[in-house]
Amino acid sequence: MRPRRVKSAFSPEVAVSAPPLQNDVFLRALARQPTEYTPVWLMRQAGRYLPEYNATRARAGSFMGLATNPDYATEVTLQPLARFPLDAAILFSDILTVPDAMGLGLDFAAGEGPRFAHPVRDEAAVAALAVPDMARLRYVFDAVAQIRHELAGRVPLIGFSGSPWTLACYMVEGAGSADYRLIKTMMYRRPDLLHRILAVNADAVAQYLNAQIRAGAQAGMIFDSWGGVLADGLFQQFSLAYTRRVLQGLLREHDGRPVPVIVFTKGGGQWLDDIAASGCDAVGVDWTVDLAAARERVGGRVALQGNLDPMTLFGGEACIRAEAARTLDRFGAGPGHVFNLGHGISQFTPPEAVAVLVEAVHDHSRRQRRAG
Ligand SMILES: Cc1c2[nH]c(c1CCC(=O)O)Cc1[nH]c(c(CCC(=O)O)c1C)Cc1[nH]c(c(CCC(=O)O)c1C)Cc1[nH]c(c(C)c1CCC(=O)O)C2
Repeated sequence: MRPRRVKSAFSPEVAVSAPPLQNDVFLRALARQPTEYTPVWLMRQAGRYLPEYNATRARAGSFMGLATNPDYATEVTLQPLARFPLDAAILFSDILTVPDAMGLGLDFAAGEGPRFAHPVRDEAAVAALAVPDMARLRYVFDAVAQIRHELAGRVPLIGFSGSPWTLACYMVEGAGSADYRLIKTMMYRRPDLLHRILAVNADAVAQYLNAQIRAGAQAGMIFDSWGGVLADGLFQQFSLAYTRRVLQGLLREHDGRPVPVIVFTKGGGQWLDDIAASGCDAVGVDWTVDLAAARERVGGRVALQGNLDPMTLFGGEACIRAEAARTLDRFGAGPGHVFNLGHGISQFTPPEAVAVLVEAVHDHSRRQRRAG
């Protein structure tokens, strides 16, 4: 094996001579090529349901202490892979690192969720907003390079970002929101201001994902967690148009290999065709979507990722096995399915339930191939 060089993650001439992938089932499924079984990974697979995550987080002192230290971020990224035979790793970080780098002052108060010290709510704050210098996010790119190194080709590494709209929700609201009153007020009263925020976000997200790709991310995912709160018509204008702008700015190949991109819009089931036509390689869907109908609608254009209700993991072993099989059967045996939850795993999930799920997905999907 050749020695590996890691240089500045955002210098264009970075060369990562990593060992070959031992498990490329996830990447083949995204390319809609046949696979021996259906690959599985879980949104938020590294997180508080794992006692070892909580132990590392306690050592780091805080969530941002974890995320900004590449050694801790690497350790936490690899934790779920040590327990379960998952088919992909996802960078441990958060979507809110980008607005933090814009100077909004991110804070994760214990047990309270994220909060920004300087939300973007008026004309002056919007005018001051700019794409951050990617050097401020260097800790993320360093973590990507280190994770790739320590994965040593076991499974592919997914990089990610929030969508321009979902980031804007946090930037305007200043925290999570139950009704999105502030950002929707801006949307209806001063759409020009919101369009400027979204344009800056789109360019920032494209640069951020490209730097992750150059540092070694082998696939990308855009989390549009709050696209589903928009009215039909406005979703296309204020969320999807800017996700498309990100996709247009992305490196779709790196080191001679394609870099597939997944777009996940929670609550976006009714806009599946629009999302599939956005230029992404795969569409993530939540549990309200029937995968058979979804597959019919997107045809062979994109792969699908999803979509077990995360709360199924509280239903006990027989329920988990039955629901996993039902999800796989709804998609069918054909290529182009990546198994996942329909949203992030709950922090209260028993880790044993995840072991059952991963085994059930692998086992049932192998049987499907044999039967089909
Ligand atoms: C909306 C959103 C956020 N962050 C993210 C989204 C989009 C996905 C989604 O819809 O769930 C994305 C995210 N956040 C995190 C990851 C890590 C990678 C993974 O394992 O999937 C990813 C992909 C770690 C995290 N990000 C956060 C945690 C928990 C923080 C802790 O350890 O205290 C983790 C593991 C904190 C976070 N970060 C965010 C919130 C609302 C919170 C607090 C709520 C919560 O605790 O679940 C913003």
